[in-house]
Amino acid sequence: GHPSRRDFGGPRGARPAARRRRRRGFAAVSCGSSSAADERQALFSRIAPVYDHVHDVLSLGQHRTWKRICVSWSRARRGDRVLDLCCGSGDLAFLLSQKVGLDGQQLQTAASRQDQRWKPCYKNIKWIEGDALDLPFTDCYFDAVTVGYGLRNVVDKPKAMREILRVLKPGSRASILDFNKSSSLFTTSLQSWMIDNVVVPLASGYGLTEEYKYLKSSILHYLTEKELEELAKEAGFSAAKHYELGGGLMGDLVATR
Ligand SMILES: C/C(=C\Cc1cc(O)c2ccccc2c1O)CCC[C@H](C)CCC[C@H](C)CCCC(C)C
Ligand SMILES: C[S@@+](CC[C@H](N)C(=O)[O-])C[C@H]1O[C@@H](n2cnc3c(N)ncnc32)[C@H](O)[C@@H]1O
Repeated sequence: GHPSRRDFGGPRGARPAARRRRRRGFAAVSCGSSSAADERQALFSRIAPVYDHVHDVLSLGQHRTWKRICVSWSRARRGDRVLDLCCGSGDLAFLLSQKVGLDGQQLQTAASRQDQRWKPCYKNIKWIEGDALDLPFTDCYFDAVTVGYGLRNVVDKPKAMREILRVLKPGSRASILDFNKSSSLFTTSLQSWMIDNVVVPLASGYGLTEEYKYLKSSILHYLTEKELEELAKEAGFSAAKHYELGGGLMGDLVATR
């Protein structure tokens, strides 16, 4: 369930300007709450035990590079208050906490990983079970938001984008990493071949065939580069640009409020 808004920045509504100075704090949100979202959440709960290992094997560790780029392009800086939305096991949250430092502020998995990590800055992460479509934060609350492979998995992308916009301070950025729905026939064929002949067979070894067949369909139904930029502008972002990564297999949408 959602913590009350009062827990995170008081009653919903624009923060008094005087209090909009660079604040400290850090949050990572995952989960979701609707029947479709519940099904998706159950899917990720089933994957959670092998999630990080599968990614290191399948992407030859490259997913860590793509996540570092996503966090870098969010322009999160020391002392910022930042949000990693759809945090899962917390990869981007941990990277963000290194950016914002000790002064900066998947759930069970992420929290236990937090305990296993030694860097003091990690203690500033709050793991919050909430819905990306109804964020428990007031307006203009964060200096940066990252979404790592989350937008493709939420059930209402326009609503998620409007929520991200709402909680961002004016002039701040969202950096949204995901698979790239490429216009290049070669890239889409390579991506599809990899998923059919590497990803799904390997996942089947973990008894996760259906879960990874969902992965393929989620990419097929995802938005193209131009559609993502339009989605951001329609949500109210003043600027939006999508950049391809990993030879076009992945991409990062950088949107400024
Ligand atoms: C974290 C990544 C993708 C998000 C994601 C991962 C999953 O395991 C899912 C399972 C079920 C449903 C959804 C998801 C999901 O959204 C990216 C890294 C993991 C990828 C599975 C690796 C993909 C590899 C590339 C297709 C090919 C890489 C070629 C080269 C070695 C770089
Ligand atoms: C593919 S995982 C990505 C995890 C992590 N960001 C990463 O980069 O590895 C997608 C995550 O989005 C979460 N998610 C899906 N819909 C959500 C929603 N409406 N609200 C919050 N989290 C959601 C899932 O629970 C899952 O943890």
